[in-house]
Amino acid sequence: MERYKVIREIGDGTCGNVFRAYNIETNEIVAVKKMKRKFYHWEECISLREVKALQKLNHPNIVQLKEVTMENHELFFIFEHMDCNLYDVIRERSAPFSEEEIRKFMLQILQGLVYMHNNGYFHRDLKPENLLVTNGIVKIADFGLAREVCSSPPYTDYVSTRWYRAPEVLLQASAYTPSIDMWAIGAILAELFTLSPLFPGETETDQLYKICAVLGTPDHSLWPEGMNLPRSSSFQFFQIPPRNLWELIPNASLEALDLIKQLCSWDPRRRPTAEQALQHPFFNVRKWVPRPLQDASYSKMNEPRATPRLELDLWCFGKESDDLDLTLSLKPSSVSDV
Ligand SMILES: Nc1ncnc2c1ncn2[C@@H]1O[C@H](COP(=O)(O)OP(=O)(O)OP(=O)(O)O)[C@@H](O)[C@H]1O
Repeated sequence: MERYKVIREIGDGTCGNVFRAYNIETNEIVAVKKMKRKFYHWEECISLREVKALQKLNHPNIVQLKEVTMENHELFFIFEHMDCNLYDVIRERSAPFSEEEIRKFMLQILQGLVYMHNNGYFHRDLKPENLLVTNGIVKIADFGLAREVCSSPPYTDYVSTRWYRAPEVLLQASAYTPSIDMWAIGAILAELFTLSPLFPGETETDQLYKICAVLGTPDHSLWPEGMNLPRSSSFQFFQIPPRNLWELIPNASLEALDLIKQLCSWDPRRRPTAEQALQHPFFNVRKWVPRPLQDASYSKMNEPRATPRLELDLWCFGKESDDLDLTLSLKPSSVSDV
């Protein structure tokens, strides 16, 4: 570690303290994460094989792990340095992000996730603090490490940040899939619109309550397996009807609301994969360019509230060139417009 000189502390996480530092040989600025607990053997605390795999992961939207070193029973991860995290970016915003800005963030996060999931890893603790930002570039951080160093087997004990925790984790399912990351992505997408968390539970029970208060109480038709999860039997589901998402996130387009709804499905099998999410019409909305409209459609559009309600299957948009024109002409990018 004598190659690195610490500049200042930049993060204090559950597992480690993060420092901005520079490599005195190359002058490169890096982030050094010093794990809080002591380590006595590599094998005791971490699967070296997995760390090596992590070092191999190379994607523009995943923070690069450059080096792992152990010194005096202390474990250090050396990462590429990023300017700030998405939590800080959200907190410092006084005005909402535009949908275009949100789309750019989400595209990058999902591209990183596709790569990660295709390589057999899933994050399990996606949250704005773990999405690092430099000049509009977003990178997923802290991936995979938490499981190795924070918990001991069985890994189902692992506790991710409550607000972004999928219901199957809250209900103590015995195994998780990458769809827990997709739930978190849905919650983060909603938060990018409103600048406040969608499910800000104060306890685990309150977390489930907050989810029910938005999605409505799940039942067998919505999530058959969920009814049999260990905690479900002892857990009194709150009987609450679903809210209209557009009331909660009024500045989101229909496409965005549809994507959030799909990502935050009670049933993990109904959530789109990262790859499928990237195919969602939310990412296909072209820049809205006003264009001269033909007489008939023009006069119709000028009638008060005469615009067709776009309660169509959003997946159909873009398939036909006419659909696309309709989308562009009507600019269905804000529910309040419809
Ligand atoms: N590569 C980096 N560049 C700049 N800042 C970083 C970097 N990695 C981490 N940080 C900062 O340090 C904070 C904590 O880092 P990290 O999430 O890796 O620690 P942690 O102990 O795993 O935290 P937790 O488990 O509580 O999420 C991040 O939210 C971020 O602000």
